[in-house]
Amino acid sequence: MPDTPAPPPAEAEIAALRAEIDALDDAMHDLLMQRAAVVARLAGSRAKGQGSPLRPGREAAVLRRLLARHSGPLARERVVRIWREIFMASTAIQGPFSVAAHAPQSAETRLARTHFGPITPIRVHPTPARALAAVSDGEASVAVLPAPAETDQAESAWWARLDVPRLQVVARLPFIAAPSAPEALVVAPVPPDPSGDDRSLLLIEAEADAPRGRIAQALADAGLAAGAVLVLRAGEATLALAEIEGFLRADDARLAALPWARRTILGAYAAPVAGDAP
Ligand SMILES: C=C(O[C@@H]1C=C(C(=O)O)C=C[C@H]1O)C(=O)O
Repeated sequence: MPDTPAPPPAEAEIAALRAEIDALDDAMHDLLMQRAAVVARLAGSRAKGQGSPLRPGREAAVLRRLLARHSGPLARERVVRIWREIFMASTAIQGPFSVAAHAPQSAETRLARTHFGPITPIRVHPTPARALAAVSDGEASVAVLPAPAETDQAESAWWARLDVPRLQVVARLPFIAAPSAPEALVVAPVPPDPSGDDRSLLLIEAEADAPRGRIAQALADAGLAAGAVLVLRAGEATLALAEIEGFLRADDARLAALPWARRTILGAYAAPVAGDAP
């Protein structure tokens, strides 16, 4: 029998660790196949009804639960990346999915790509109205649009004209908080689903000269905790867009306490989660 020299210790160690990784890959693949089969059962049961299979609130709740139990060398951002792809894979099992984006800063396309994954078709439209029309016409599943900003003019303020409740804001990107980075909103032809820690967008039509301070005070007096309040002077009216803590519903008694009758909930989204400490 020819002598087969023993592999050097370093190579033996690598081979042993890779064998462990191979076994884990098999176990993970088995679980992914099992998960996909459960998703197929969910789709087959038709319990979710017609329309978009996407449930951004449920996705956020799953990610928050996993991040709360997370430990070890795998970065939180990477956990989110891996699960984003799993969510999109299970969405694809339930039906076709595509995105209509309007991306004046191109950041919106990057945010959409990061959130909805590299395989999801994303078409960029020249105006917010065209992106929203693509969703209304059933050409796209969701629209990704620039988040409302204080600098918005009447023309760029797509949120002031959103066809609610047919179209609603269902998510805010990015889900991992990135201070002072551009943000985008996701609009879908379905209502948002609560994630357990949400913020809602409330549009108020006030009188032409309504001061911002009075609007903020009225919200506080009604018991609505508002973050930023954007104000758009639009001819005879002042449009105020407030981000309200919590998942606001149309029958919320606090809304009735506001001094303005024209108020519209544009939708809601999961509060972002913290990323990895720098
Ligand atoms: C499986 C579902 O559909 C989609 C996929 C999800 C998942 O893979 O966990 C979660 C929410 C939905 O976006 C579901 O609604 O639970």
